[in-house]
Amino acid sequence: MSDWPQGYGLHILQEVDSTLNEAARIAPAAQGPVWIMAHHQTAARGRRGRAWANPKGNLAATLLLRPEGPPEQAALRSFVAALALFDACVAVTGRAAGLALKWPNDVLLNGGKLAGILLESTGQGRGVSHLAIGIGVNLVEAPRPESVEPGAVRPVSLLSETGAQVEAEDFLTELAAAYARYETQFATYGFEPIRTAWLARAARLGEVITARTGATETVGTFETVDAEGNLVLNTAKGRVAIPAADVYF
Ligand SMILES: O=C(O)CCCC[C@@H]1SC[C@@H]2NC(=O)N[C@@H]21
Repeated sequence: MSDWPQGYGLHILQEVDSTLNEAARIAPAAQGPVWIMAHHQTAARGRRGRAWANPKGNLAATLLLRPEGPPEQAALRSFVAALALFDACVAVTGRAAGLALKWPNDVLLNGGKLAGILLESTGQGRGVSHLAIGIGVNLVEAPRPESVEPGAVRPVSLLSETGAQVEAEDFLTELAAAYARYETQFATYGFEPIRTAWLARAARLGEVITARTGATETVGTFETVDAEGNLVLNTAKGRVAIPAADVYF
């Protein structure tokens, strides 16, 4: 088991509306990075305003940071967090088989969605005063397949796919340790090694996928993720770099 990373605070709550809301509440007084974990969230949210199911035993956590640099740079931490999630899954199960990262920031296991990440930030002008990285992992229970949108990846849990029974606190310790390692790499060398590591774990690279943003749908071969974190698709009309979308396989 990893040690808790130096310099990172930890708040564990029995119940909260959302660890992202809690991060916003404590942000003004926070001195350094803080992980906030809750055993139960009453109003958990996912990407694009969707609700996030949060059964007991799953991991619900948010990392609150005060990042240096412009918003685009801060947003690249979704890739840092995805890599850390991947490593934490390997640490608790002892295997990488079946794990993959789905752009922009889901973790897949055996083709199903195991974990999701939601970034929220506050700031003025070109600055980001706080960044909150909300992370949900289906450790013991996945939402019912009917509860997700048609075409979305089916949800899975770590328990159902691997038989591993992992306490949320133990998973968070591995996640926090892995995050701290990647954050140091990101701060020292920038996005390039993160991008390379992310691509090495990417789901459906080189395959035809669909990116949907509102009513706009782009179909193309998943070529790469560029230096800004955009999804790059090779389409019938040429190369397209997409900054934000839902991806369908
Ligand atoms: O839609 C997604 O894939 C992102 C899900 C993020 C869920 C986590 S659970 C902890 C944190 N608190 C929330 O309300 N949401 C995030």
